[in-house]
Amino acid sequence: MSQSHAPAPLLELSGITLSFQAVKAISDIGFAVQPGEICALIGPNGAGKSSLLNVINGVYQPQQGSIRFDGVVRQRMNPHDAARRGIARTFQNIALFKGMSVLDNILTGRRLHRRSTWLEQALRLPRARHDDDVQREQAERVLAFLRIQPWRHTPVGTLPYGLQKRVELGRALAAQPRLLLLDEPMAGMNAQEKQEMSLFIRDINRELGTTVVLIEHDIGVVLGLSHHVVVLDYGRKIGDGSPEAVRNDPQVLRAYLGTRHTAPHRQGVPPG
Ligand SMILES: Nc1ncnc2c1ncn2[C@@H]1O[C@H](COP(=O)(O)OP(=O)(O)OP(=O)(O)O)[C@@H](O)[C@H]1O
Repeated sequence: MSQSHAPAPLLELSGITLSFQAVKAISDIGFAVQPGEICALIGPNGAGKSSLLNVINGVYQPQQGSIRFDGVVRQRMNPHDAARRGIARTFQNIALFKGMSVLDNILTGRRLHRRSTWLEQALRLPRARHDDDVQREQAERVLAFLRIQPWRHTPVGTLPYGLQKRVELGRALAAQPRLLLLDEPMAGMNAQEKQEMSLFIRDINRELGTTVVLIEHDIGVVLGLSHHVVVLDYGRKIGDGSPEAVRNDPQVLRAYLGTRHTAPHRQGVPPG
C-alpha cells in the first residue's frame, strides 16, 4: 500500500497570540510555510504583520501559541538563537551601519560563520587570516549575486535608498539563511526599483532555494511574486492560500484589496 507524504513545513505557527498591555496585536494566528516557498503577509496598517515577523525571529515572545521551525517546537527563542538556526531578516527602516562600506556591512552578516576566536583575530594568527579570506569570499559572492560590486567600498549612507535596501538584503543573505524574513523590502521604492527587488527575491528563492516570508503592501508585487499569501486584519488571520484564491476571497476583498491599497494588476513582476 503506498502512502503519499506532503513535505513537512519549514515553519509552522499555531495559536499565536501577542498583546502589548491593552493592545492585542495578534490573535490566535496559525499558518504553515513550506520549504522553498515565498509567502507574503499582507494586511492594512496595524494588522500585526511586523509583530508576527518579530515573533518568528524571537524579538517578541508571544503570550500563547507555539512555533515549529525545521521540526523543532519552541515557545521562546531570542534573535541570536533564531539566527543560529537559520532565520535572517531585514527591517522596515533600513538598519545598516551607514558610515561603513557596503562590503563591511555585508561582512557583518557573516558573523555567525566565523570559526576563529577573538584572540586569534586580535593576534592575526593564521587561522584568523584564513577565516577572513573565507568570509570575504562569501561576501563577494553576495555582492556579485545582488550586483552591488561597484559600490563595495562606498559608505552605505551615501548610496541611493533603493541600493541601501539591496545592501540590507545582502547582509541578511550573507548569513546563508534557510528562512529569510523581509519586512517591506520594497517600501518607498519607485516602480523600476520594485521590479528589480522582486527579481532579486525571486532569484534568491529559485537559485539558492531560500524560503522567504515577506511583508509587502503593493498587491501587484505580492500576486506576481509569492506562492502563498496570508492575510491579516486587526491581528486576525482572514485569508490563507494561493494568490489566486486570496485575490478572489470576498472577505479579503472587503477588508483589504478593494479598499485601502493598490488594486491587483497595477504593478509588479510578470508571472514566472
Ligand atoms: N512595541 C509595541 N508596543 C505597543 N504596541 C505595539 C508595539 N508594536 C506594535 N504595536 C501595536 O500592535 C498592532 C500591530 O502592529 P504592527 O506594527 O505589527 O502592524 P503592521 O501590520 O506591521 O503595520 P504596518 O503595515 O503599519 O507596519 C498595532 O496596533 C500597533 O500599534
